[in-house]
Amino acid sequence: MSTLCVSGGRVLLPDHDVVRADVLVDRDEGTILAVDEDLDGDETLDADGCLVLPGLVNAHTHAAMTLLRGIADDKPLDAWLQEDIWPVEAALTSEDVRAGTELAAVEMIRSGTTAFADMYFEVDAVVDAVERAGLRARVGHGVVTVGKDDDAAREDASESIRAAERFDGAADGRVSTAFMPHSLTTVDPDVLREYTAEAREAGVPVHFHANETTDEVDPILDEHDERPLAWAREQGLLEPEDFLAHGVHTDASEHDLLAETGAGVVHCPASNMKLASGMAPVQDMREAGVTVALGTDGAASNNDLDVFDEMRDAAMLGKLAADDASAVPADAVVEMATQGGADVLSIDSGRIEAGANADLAVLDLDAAHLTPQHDLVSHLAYAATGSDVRHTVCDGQVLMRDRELTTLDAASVRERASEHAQALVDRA
Ligand SMILES: N[C@@H](CCSC[C@H]1O[C@@H](n2cnc3c(=O)[nH]cnc32)[C@H](O)[C@@H]1O)C(=O)O
Ligand SMILES: [Zn+2]
Repeated sequence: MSTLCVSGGRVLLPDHDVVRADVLVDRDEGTILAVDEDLDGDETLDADGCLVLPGLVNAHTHAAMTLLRGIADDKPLDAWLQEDIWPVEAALTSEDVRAGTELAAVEMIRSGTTAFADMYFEVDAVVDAVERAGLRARVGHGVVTVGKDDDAAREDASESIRAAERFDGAADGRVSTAFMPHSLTTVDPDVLREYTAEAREAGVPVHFHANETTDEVDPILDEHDERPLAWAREQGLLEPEDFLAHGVHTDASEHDLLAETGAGVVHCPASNMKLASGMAPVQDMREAGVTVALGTDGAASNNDLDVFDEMRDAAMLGKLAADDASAVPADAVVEMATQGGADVLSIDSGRIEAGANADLAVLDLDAAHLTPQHDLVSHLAYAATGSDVRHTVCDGQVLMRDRELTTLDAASVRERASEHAQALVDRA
């Protein structure tokens, strides 16, 4: 067995106590062996003056949209997608997706994110990028049937099932998959129902956008006279491992349904604010027992992939939404970015404990904005930023050591992404 010892730091435990301890990792198995004082490993990662926390989980993104960062801002969802984003995405090639996903991987590793959920296309290129980067991901092909005839709609949905079957377990098990219908209003209901049944047969969960704007809720209310998530349940969605992005416009009956079924919600506060989609009732969801995770959504509606920003945004927006400064406290957003995200992705990460996946971020506390240190959970939620991360470990492998990436060449990834982004805009 070959071991790695993250030594000399303070460690964020699952109950959010912070203790001085070393973390010993089995590099072959990619798991945590022990959390204790005075441990030794074959290799050491210095965490002196640092906080060791679980690698953060970005539970909803479209990674390759890094190429579209800054292309169209300051518009509502519908117009933004239809006028700006979808026309450019129609010109995306597999090589673009590879370049954009690698750029996303650099950004995520640098900001301490070790696992993410990705809904996009050219899934083979996404999986290649995840494999090379050393990250963990649940990936899938997003299905949109708006404007397509029945054959093309079914082909798109079949592609999503095929990709989910083909790549589940790839990259030594770091990649898992899902069937990914884009949303309840952008996929034809028959296609949604039939291919969700196929996903069940294939044994993969379903990930989709839901209740993001009132424009998505109202048509379902009008047509079916029921809430979108009740309707979704009737179509076969909301099994325990399923997870939806947003859930901004949800009511108490939908929170109960989510809690009952065990399906998760990925809250994307920055995207919701930027597109003025609304304020998700996160405090109500948590009180109802819903599993809530955090996501950045794509870089074009955020405009970065830093989950530290998302924690702060979630805490701030949660208070505004509840009109209560005690709502969505620091502790809650840290939980959402770690254990909540791991639960939603159905991975055994998000906690520093023997037996769990060795997915870690080591945060350098030697900074003016992290001084003094009364409460490190407060700092994670409100004061820290992705660039404070010094080392990143995923599956027992060091992906960043002293702010130097080990798996990807950050400079050439950035250069390639810039070239692909420019060529894409010229073409589209
Ligand atoms: N096969 C589909 C691709 C769908 S991928 C998922 C889609 O979600 C889009 N997207 C990004 N952010 C959001 C959001 O906040 N809400 C809804 N869709 C989004 C993204 O641009 C991408 O087109 C097609 O041929 O168009
Ligand atoms: Zn999205």
